[in-house]
Amino acid sequence: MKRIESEEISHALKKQSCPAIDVENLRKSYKDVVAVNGLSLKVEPGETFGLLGPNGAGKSSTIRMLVGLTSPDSGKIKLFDEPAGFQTVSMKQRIGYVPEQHLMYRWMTVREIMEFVKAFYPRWDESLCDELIDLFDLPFNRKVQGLSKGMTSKLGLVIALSTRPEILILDEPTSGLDPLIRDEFLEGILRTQSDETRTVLFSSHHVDDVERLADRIGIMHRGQLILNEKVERLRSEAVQVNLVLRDGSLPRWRPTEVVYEHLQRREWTVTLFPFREELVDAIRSRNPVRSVECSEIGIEQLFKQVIRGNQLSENESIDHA
Ligand SMILES: Nc1ncnc2c1ncn2[C@@H]1O[C@H](COP(=O)(O)OP(=O)(O)OP(=O)(O)O)[C@@H](O)[C@H]1O
Repeated sequence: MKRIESEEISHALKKQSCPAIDVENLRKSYKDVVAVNGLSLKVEPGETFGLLGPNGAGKSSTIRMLVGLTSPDSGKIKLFDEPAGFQTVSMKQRIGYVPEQHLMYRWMTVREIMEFVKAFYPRWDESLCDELIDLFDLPFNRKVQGLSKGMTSKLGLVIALSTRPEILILDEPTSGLDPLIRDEFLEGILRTQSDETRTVLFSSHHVDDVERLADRIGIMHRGQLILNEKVERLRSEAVQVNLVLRDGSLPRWRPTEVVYEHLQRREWTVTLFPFREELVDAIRSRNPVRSVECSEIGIEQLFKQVIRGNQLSENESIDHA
């Protein structure tokens, strides 16, 4: 049986009582560009958190602050209840990071890279490493510079997973990979997730990848987290309501649950999250409505509409200013 170190016991106890990742009011600007604008976020131990957001939303900046590659202007980051940024070696050994652009010694072979990294990680899992190399069909004796983009991404994941991190952070890990390699990549993450209580935070533009892996999804826009919800709720409680208004009339009232709306002549479409039947009754009774039809929308559609809704309300507030 594996010997349990006292340090591991204290980590395990701490893990039960506090969020694995705890971010409070984080801000980061690059000169006059505000990349992260007051972001707060908690990820519970064992939870997989998917960060979605359009280009430039601030996902990579957030991740780079989480792993200590850049420092915030203000705000707090705690990993396992310890302040991040001044990470000790033992803290770094508990965190796996897969960046979008892999930085590896290109002259080393796959085998040499493994041997090199292994020396820094006492929890390195040799048999998991072999299993993943097999699963991904990675050529042990080929130099990193001779690997394709997909192979390099898979190698980055093998390294991160073999260190048996308690927190795994991935920045757009499947970007630029073909659908088959993306599937293999996700399979690699899922395979090691099922038997561990690992906390995972990853960013992506692929809504279906996020939906497949994540327990909870956060939508980022202009440096802020504008939605943070469990995947099941996003799947089941996002509803589009198509209404036809009476001739010559306009909408008069809408509930705060409207995340997006569109009006074209008499056709008024509203997206509600979270959905409740009573909201439709209220919309019907307080507006000049002729007919109503509801349909569930998927997470991809909700994501697009939440972003569009946010852009519209920002433009309106600029217009009214
Ligand atoms: N090193 C930097 N110097 C200057 N501006 C930066 C730097 N890094 C990021 N930015 C700016 O900060 C904003 C947020 O960028 P960030 O890369 O965090 O977003 P993202 O959501 O990861 O985008 P993408 O999905 O396109 O990768 C953008 O406007 C970007 O141009």
